[in-house]
Amino acid sequence: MHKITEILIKEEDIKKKVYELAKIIEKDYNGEEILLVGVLKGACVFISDLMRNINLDVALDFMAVSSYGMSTKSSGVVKILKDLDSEIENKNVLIVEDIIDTGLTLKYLCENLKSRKPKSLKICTLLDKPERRKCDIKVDYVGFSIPDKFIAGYGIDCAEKFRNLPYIGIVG
Ligand SMILES: O=P(O)(O)OC[C@H]1O[C@H](OP(=O)(O)OP(=O)(O)O)[C@H](O)[C@@H]1O
Ligand SMILES: Nc1nc2[nH]cnc2c(=O)[nH]1
Repeated sequence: MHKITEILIKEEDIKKKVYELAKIIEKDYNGEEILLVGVLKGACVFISDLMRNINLDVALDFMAVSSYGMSTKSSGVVKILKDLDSEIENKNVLIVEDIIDTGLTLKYLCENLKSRKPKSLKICTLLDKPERRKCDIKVDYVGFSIPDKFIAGYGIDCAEKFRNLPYIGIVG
């Protein structure tokens, strides 16, 4: 049975960081409208908190993807399970992720969304595991860089458990 063995990032530190990220985003977009694209399911908690701290016109959409192939997570083959509801041509699209690991999911998503001709396309992630990167992607906003430990909480699951935890913990 998996358990949280240690708290990696406390609730209050997440709250502070989400507010800081929102203010940087607000400044960068300088009055322009943003379409936030959350990557389900892990980003659901982060995007809800982030959007409520961004004082700009914000629209919301979601995508769900799954990686599949020989070794599920590392093949780089991504299948769209749920596509966007809206057109993104000429919009400022900000992809909101919970965690970037190999980067393969985002590499695929970025290429896919770029082909739809948005006005701009940026990436915001709460967590980044740079040690695990398998491809080169430019991440515009990062909350926390974390070590290569398996974590869960704040929307992120371990076999669908722990998404409801208000902090991020290490799974043992
Ligand atoms: O950088 P990568 O190695 O591609 O991995 C990152 C992806 O993995 C996680 O999703 P997961 O497949 O666990 O789905 P979930 O968010 O629905 O739990 C996370 O939310 C990212 O989308
Ligand atoms: N739940 C979970 N999913 C991940 N995907 C990539 N890294 C992680 C992690 O540490 N925890």
